[in-house]
Amino acid sequence: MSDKWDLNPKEDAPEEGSTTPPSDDEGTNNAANANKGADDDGADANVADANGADANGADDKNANDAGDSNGAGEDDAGDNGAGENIDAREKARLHGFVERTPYDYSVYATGRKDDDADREEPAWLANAAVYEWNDDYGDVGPAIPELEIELFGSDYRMQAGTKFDAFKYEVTVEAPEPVHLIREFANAGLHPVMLENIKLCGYRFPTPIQMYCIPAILAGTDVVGIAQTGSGKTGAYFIPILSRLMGKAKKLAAPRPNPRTYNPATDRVRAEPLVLVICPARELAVQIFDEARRLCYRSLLRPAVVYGGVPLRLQLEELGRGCDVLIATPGRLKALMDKPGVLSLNRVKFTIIDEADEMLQDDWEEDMKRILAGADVNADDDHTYMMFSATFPKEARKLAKRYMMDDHVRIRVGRTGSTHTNITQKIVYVDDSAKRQALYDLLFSLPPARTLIFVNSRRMADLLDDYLFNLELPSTSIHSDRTQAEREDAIRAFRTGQMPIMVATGVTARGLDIKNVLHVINYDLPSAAHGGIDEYIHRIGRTARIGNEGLATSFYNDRNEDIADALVKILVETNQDVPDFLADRIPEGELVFDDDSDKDSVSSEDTDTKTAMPGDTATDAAGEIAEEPKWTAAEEPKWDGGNDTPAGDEAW
Ligand SMILES: Nc1ncnc2c1ncn2[C@@H]1O[C@H](COP(=O)(O)OP(=O)(O)OP(=O)(O)O)[C@@H](O)[C@H]1O
Repeated sequence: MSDKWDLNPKEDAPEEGSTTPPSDDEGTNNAANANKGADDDGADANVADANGADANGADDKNANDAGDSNGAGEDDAGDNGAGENIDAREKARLHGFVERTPYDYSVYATGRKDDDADREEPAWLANAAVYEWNDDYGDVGPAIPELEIELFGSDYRMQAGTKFDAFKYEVTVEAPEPVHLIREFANAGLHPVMLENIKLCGYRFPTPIQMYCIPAILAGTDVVGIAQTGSGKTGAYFIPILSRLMGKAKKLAAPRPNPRTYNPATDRVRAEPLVLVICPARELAVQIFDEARRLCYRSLLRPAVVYGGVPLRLQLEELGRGCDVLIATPGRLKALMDKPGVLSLNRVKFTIIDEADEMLQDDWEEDMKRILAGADVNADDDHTYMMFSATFPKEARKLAKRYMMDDHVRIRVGRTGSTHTNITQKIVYVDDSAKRQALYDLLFSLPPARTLIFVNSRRMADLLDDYLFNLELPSTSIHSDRTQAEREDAIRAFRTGQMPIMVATGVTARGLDIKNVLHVINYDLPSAAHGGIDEYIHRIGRTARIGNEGLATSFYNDRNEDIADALVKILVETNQDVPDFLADRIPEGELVFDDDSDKDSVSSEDTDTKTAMPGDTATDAAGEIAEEPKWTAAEEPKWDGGNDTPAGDEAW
C-alpha cells in the first residue's frame, strides 16, 4: 500500500483513507441516466431526442463503452442523496470547485429554451458558422471580423505550452524518395491564405509530425502518419491538403450556389467534396470540423460535418449548400451516400482516416468497405489516401496496406503506440470496493482542475456522475447512450469550465482536444476487452497536449493484470515511477514492444528509411541546417479552480 496517494497532496489534504464523503441520508438519486438538475420536477433522465434526431446509432465508437457490466466489485451509486448536501457543498466550495450548474431540461424536452422562444433546435455543433464562398471574391475572400473572432479568438481554444522537448523523438520516414522536412511554415511552399490562417491559429512552428507530413503530402503521396497524442496530426494533414486545393478550388470544386442568394427550394446541389475525413466519434468529427473551419477561412473551400444524432434533415440542408471538405462518422456518411442526389464521392481527391487503427477494426469493416471502395468513389490515381493515429497495432497496419499505394510514405514520430513525458503517470492500487472513496479523496488531494474520469461502462459512467454530483461536485458525463444534444451539452459544459469534471467512457478517449484538462483519471483501467494499452495511451493523451503538462492517475487492482506488463513498459519507457506492486514486472534489459517494428508493412523493396531529430540543429535528412524551433506559450497551464470561463463570455 506504500504506493498509494503519493500525489503531492496539499497540506490540508486528508490522510490516506481518512476522507469520508459527507454523508447524506436522504435516499438515492439513481435516475437511470444520471442527468440531474437542482430541481426534482420529474424530468426524464433519458428523454428521447425531441428534435427528431435519429437514435444514437452505430455510427459512433461504441466498442469501448458497449459493455454494460463491469463485473464483480462494481459499486452501486446512490448512497449519497439527491437532496442538498450541505457538508459536501461546503467542502467542495471551500476546496475551490465551482458551483455545479443544473441542466436545463426544457431544451431536451422541447428543443426550446424558455427564454429563447425563437430557438427551435439545440445549437448543434455541426451548425457552426463557416466562411461562405462568394464568387465575386475570386480566390481569396475578405476578412469577416466577427467570424474571425469566433474561429480564432475563443478563450476555450487550446494554447500551445512550452514543453516541446517531450516531442523530440527520433522520426522514422520510410519512403521511396527522401522527404525534405520543413522547419518553418513560411518555407513550406504553402498558399498565402493558408499561411495567414496558420498565423491566426497561433501556430508558430510545425510540430515534428507536421515537419514531415506537410512536404510529403504536398508532394502528392499516400501517407501514414503516426505520432503521439496531442502532437498536431490534424494540422499535419489539413495544412498541406487545403493549401494544395486553395489555388485550384475553382477548377476542381463542384459548382456551388451563391450563399448570398441561396434559396433552398431551388438552389440545392449534390455535395461533391474534394476532401473526406472519416473518424470514429461524433465529438471528434466536430473538432476536426472546427480545425477545417479555421484553416479554410477566406478560401473558396467550404467545410461541413455530418454525424449521427443530429437530425438528418439538418444535415441534408447543410449538404444542399455544397461542400468541399466533408468530415464524417461512418454510419451517418453511409446513410447519406445511400440517399439519391445528396452526396457523391466521385470528386474526392483526399481521403483521410483519422484514428485509423480504430477505424480498421472489425466493427467498422462493412462501413469502411462501402466508404472507401463504393461504386461512387473516385477510383482514379489522383485520389490520395492518408491514415493517422497515435497507435497502430500490427494487424491494423497490415489492413491499412489494402487502401494505400505501394509507394506510400510512412512517418513515425518515436515508437508506434508510445506516449510522451509531459504526462506524469501515477498508478495507484485501489480495490474495486474502495474506488469511489479513492476518487473522492483524489479529487480533494489536488487543487481543483479540469478532470476527465474514464470508466469502462455506460452504467458506471452514470453511477459515478451521480455520485459526484450528489456530493456537490461540478460533474457531467458522456457516453453513447446519451442523446446527441446531451452529449454536446456535456462537452460544452466541460470545455467552458461550467462542469470541470467529466465522467466518460471510451467514446471520448480518442482525439478530444480540450484546453486545460490537467488531470485524467482511469477509474477503470481499460482491460483488453476495452481497448487495452492502446486505449490507455489515447485516454491519458487527453491531457498534456501540444507542449502542455498534465497528470494521469490510474486505479489499478488485480483485475487489471491483463495490461500490467504493457503498462509497466510504458511507465519505464517514459521514465515514470513504477509502483511497488508492479515492480516485479519491470523487464530486464532492453524494452521490447510488440508493435515496434514496421518491417512487416514496408511496402516497397526500394523503401529507404531515414531518421532525423526535429529540433536539433544538426543536419537533417535533406542535408539542410535549420534553427531549433523556439516555442513560446501564450500561457502556462494553470490550476484554475476548474473554471476559466471568462465572465459573461458564452462562446462555444
Ligand atoms: N504547429 C502547431 N503549433 C501550435 N499548436 C498546434 C500546432 N499544430 C496543432 N496545434 C494544436 O495542437 C492541439 C492538438 O492537435 P491535434 O488535435 O491535431 O493532435 P493529435 O495529434 O491529432 O492528437 P490525438 O492523437 O489525441 O488525436 C490542437 O489544439 C491544435 O490546434
